[in-house]
Amino acid sequence: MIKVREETLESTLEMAVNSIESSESRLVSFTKKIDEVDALQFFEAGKHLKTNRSFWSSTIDNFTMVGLGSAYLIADEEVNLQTIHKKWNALLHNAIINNNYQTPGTGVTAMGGMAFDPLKARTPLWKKFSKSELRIPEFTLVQDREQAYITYTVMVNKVDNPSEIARYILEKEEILLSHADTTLHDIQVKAREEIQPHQWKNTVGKATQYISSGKADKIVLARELRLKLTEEANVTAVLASLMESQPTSYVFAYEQAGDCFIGATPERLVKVEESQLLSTCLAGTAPRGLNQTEDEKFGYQLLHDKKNLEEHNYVVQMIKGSIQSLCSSIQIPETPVLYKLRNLQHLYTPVHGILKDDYSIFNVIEKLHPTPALGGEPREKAVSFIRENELLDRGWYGAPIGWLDSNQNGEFAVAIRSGLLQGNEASLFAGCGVVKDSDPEEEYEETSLKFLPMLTVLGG
Ligand SMILES: C=C(O[C@H]1C=CC=C(C(=O)O)[C@@H]1O)C(=O)O
Ligand SMILES: [Mg+2]
Repeated sequence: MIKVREETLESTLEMAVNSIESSESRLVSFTKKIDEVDALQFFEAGKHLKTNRSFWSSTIDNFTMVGLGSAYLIADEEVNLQTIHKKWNALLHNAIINNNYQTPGTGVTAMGGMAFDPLKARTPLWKKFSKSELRIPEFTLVQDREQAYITYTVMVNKVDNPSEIARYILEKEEILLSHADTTLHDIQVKAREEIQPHQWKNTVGKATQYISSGKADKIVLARELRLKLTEEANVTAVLASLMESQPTSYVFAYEQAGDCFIGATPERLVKVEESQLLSTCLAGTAPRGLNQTEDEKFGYQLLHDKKNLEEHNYVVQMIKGSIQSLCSSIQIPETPVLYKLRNLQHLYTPVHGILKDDYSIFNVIEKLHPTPALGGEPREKAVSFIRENELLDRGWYGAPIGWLDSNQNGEFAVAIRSGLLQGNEASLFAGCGVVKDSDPEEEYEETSLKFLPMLTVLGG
């Protein structure tokens, strides 16, 4: 990676083009600080570029990232994180980076996600999504509390004209930073179809038998709710509603040729900021009460419920065991606390570690995905059970989604409480941890609650 300190975008591009010797191409990025902007407006204005957009917001940290277009794609029909990691490193090795800031999300940045299980056959539902993808946007906006930055990234080669490229970028920037008209549609759900509810409960029964016979300890099973909407949902409006209704979640969107995977997940998989590593154990669920007394009662019961504590503990033990070799120290509290969302509450245990020098966020994702909050325990047994018995193509649901940058920062969440928007239709996904004491009816109710965050913002 070549770090440069050129004054302007054009001089950076000029330097880059001049540095190219043969037929190779090089990634060039230029970061500048800008006045605070509304990230959702920027996302909406991105429609003018007629390319794929991506959105990430860690509402709790007041950190938002918007990616528009694609300067480079690392897409794979496998989810081999080592290969992706190598490609990312190779790309950065040759990149020319002009970035005077330390803020996470500046410099070369990628946003992406992957399929929950690359071995599960893909159905037409997810046909627009590859098994894994890291997209290096042409325009990346980062809003970190009150500070805003924009990074342009382009691939250049020897014959490119730096001033032409600079002109193109600055013209586009003007459009992106000018006020966009968001037409707020009042969409409604016209029809909904729960996909095979009866069979799903049978599969839960089958999983509990499998567990009782000692073949596994926990298996997470998910199901789908298919919606017809009165009109096509405006992604910006859906994001705005999610940010308002789920302020303690990660709000994300990833567009792919007209389809959009979108959600508000409370579950962090991993955050790396320099050598600091954070992860989250989130499993075990109860509804919110209608008033404070009832809410506290449900919370108290959840904290003392054997079945939910068991669901939770598998996640804690697995995360602890998985990151041990990657960290020089790990801190995990002994007992979970409650994590409250608008429609439900969870058992929550935070994980803090110091990542050893030789490891990056890729190594952590590789170790952690899928945790027993989405797969089960033991992992291989649970994932094969899901592959063979679940009535759903999970696609990117339940898998890591997030971003990383050229300064070893990044964050990935587990893509739950999510849905796939397809024109005026949508599929929502929700799952639950099945253990030996699981009751199919209760698990069914639990998944119904987990549809609510997405269902509500779609007018259902
Ligand atoms: C699989 C989902 O939730 C997981 C995360 C938190 C609590 C869970 C539970 O209590 O079953 C699930 O493991 C989902 O929301 O689709
Ligand atoms: Mg549960």
